[in-house]
Amino acid sequence: MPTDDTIAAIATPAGSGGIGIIRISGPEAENILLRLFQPSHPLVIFQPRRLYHGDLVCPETGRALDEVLITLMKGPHSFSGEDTLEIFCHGGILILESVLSSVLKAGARLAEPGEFTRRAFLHDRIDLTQAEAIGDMISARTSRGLETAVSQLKGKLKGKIDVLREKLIDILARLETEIDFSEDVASQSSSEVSSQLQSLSEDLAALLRSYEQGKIDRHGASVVIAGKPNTGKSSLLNVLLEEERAIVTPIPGTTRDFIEEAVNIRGMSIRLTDTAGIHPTEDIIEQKGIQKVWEKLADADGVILLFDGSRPLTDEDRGILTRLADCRVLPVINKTDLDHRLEEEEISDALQGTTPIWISAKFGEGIPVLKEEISRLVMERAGIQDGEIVISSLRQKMALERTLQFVDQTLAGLREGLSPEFAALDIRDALEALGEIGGETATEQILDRIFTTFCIGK
Ligand SMILES: Nc1nc2c(c(=O)[nH]1)N(C=O)[C@@H](CNc1ccc(C(=O)N[C@@H](CCC(=O)O)C(=O)O)cc1)CN2
Ligand SMILES: Nc1nc2c(ncn2[C@@H]2O[C@H](COP(=O)(O)OP(=O)(O)OP(=O)(O)O)[C@@H](O)[C@H]2O)c(=O)[nH]1
Ligand SMILES: [Mg+2]
Repeated sequence: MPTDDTIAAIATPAGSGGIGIIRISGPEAENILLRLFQPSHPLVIFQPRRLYHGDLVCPETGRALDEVLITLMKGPHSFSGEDTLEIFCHGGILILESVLSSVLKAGARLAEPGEFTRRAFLHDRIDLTQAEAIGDMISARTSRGLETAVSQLKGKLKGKIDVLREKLIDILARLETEIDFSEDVASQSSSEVSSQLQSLSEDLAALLRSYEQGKIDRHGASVVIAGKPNTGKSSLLNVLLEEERAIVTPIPGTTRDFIEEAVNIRGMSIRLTDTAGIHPTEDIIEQKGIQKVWEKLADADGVILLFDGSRPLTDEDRGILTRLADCRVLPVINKTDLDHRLEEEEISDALQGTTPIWISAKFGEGIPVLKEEISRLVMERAGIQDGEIVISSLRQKMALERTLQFVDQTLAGLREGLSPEFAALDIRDALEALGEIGGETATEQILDRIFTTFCIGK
């Protein structure tokens, strides 16, 4: 993909809108403007970053394609860092396509997905964490996901990585001076290097742990509703979704398959799954279904374990409780509108550190408290603290893991008397791995992988 030519694309979504934007970036941007735009007032020059009104004219026919506003931004003072022309058209797909087609004839080529942002990266306007943040902002579906992406675009993660890099460079400098020093100066400094490395290793590990949160912010968390038959699992799903999604009947065994829907709880996207009631059965089909429920429970970020409060605890309930003792379980007792016949102590004893919440799925009682607890369960699972810096892509995570690996390897080596020359080599590897996150040491392949997930025009 050449980087010194001029690219163009429709920057607004396909479909009708009030305004549609054509974006053009590269050295030909100004010439394209001169060829296609007829200002409504005669002009000597176009001043950068001002809006001009006029017609966009097809040079072959002399016909006006649209009445538009345009602005020209001169590099490096533009998003891409290059000369950029933006044409604000009426937002109809035929209008935009005809204007784009004239722009392409006038000297631009169609941009690849993400190519404007890629150029912003290549011109050092943004680093890779910020480029990824732009993609995440556009695809965000929850307020938390959006918040994380915005703070990443503002350079929060970049700043954190820069601090880590400074520390590595400092360590490298110490190791390199040691190479030239006598044994005893070196051994004293070596123990300092070790403690610096130790603290760096902890910083890296803490940042790595934030991946779980980043993942939940972007993709949401999975919460499974489980319990024996007829406790009101499907009723609970419906009340949380605020729609009659699952079939509810008084007959135990109504739900046979998973019913999965996403719901927004406190700015987090939660995928809720209603499941078949767990119970001992001879029926092969049911057995298979229940087996699948157990598998689903093992993968979930959280489990709502539902009991029927109008009946005493049964052996079935106890069996499920024992088997889920080690999962992230929120015990919930349903049908609080009926007479209470269930001893909740037995549940809190089995699930240490939990207190069951009483609700009525049928009448909506206790649902706000339950929502609060669901979000707490999921946030705890991810170790989420508000406002913390998080990593947000698998790519960042893998690069950090390799950095950590080199740091730990150096630490272990130094303990066994590794010479500073070799330790310095490991640290250089760590720096290289860390540099991939911001993109200083990223390959074409990595860039391709990131930018091809973007839309055209971004
Ligand atoms: N019309 C339009 N809206 C847009 C964008 C765009 O490119 N065009 N953006 C693109 O995605 C986003 C905004 N991001 C931008 C980032 C930097 C610059 C820019 O021109 N920066 C210059 C000048 C800054 C200044 O005024 O001081 C610079 O940093 O030198 C423009 C947009 C969202 N809205
Ligand atoms: N009184 C009362 N009845 C409820 C409540 N929640 C559910 N029910 C009733 O309990 C029965 C079973 O409800 P479901 O939601 O189908 O229960 P389930 O756990 O999905 O059942 P299976 O799919 O068979 O495992 C229905 O008759 C519901 O109307 C509640 O809060 N109070
Ligand atoms: Mg059901």
